[in-house]
Amino acid sequence: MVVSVAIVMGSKSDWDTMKLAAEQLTELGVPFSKQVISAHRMPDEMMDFADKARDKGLKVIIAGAGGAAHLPGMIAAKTTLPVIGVPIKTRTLNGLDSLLSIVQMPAGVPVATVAIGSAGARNAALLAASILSVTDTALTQRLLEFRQTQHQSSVESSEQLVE
Ligand SMILES: Nc1c(C(=O)O)ncn1[C@@H]1O[C@H](COP(=O)(O)O)[C@@H](O)[C@H]1O
Repeated sequence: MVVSVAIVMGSKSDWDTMKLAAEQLTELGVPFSKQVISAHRMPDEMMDFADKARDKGLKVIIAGAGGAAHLPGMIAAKTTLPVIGVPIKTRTLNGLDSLLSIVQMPAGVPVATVAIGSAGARNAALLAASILSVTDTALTQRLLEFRQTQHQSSVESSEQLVE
C-alpha cells in the first residue's frame, strides 16, 4: 500500500479535530499516515520529516496546529509538496490565532489554509483527495460519488422541511 497523504499535528490534543481528516480519507479509500510532529517541540524531527517527505512517496501533507501554529508553514518551507494547514480551535482565542498563524504566509512559501476546526479538517482531506485525483481516475470517481451522496442528502433534508 502506497501512503500518499501524511496527517501531522502539533500535539496529540489536536487529534479530536484531525481524526475527521482521517475519517474522510478512509471513506474515500486514500491511504494515509498520522503522527505528532511539532515545529516548536520537535524541530529536528520536523525538519527531517519535511526534508524526506517527497522521497518517501508522499504527495500531500495535511498539517494541523493550534495557537502559534507554525507547523504547516515550517513544513512548507522545507518541502515543495502541497501542504494543507488546518487551524485548530483554541480555548483562548477560538482558533483565530491558529488561522492567522497559518494563513498569513509570505509570498513564495504557500500553505493552502482551510477553515478552523472540524469542517476544516474534513475539507483538508477532500482537498488532498482532489489533488491526488488529477492523476487517479478511480479516486475521481469516488469523489464524484461523494458529491452525489452529499447532494442527495441536502435535497432530502430540504424535502423534510416541506413535509
Ligand atoms: N502550534 C503548535 C506547534 C507547532 O506549530 O509546531 N506545536 C504544538 N502546537 C500546538 O500547541 C497546542 C497545545 O498543545 P498541548 O495540548 O500539547 O499543550 C496544540 O494545538 C498544538 O498544535
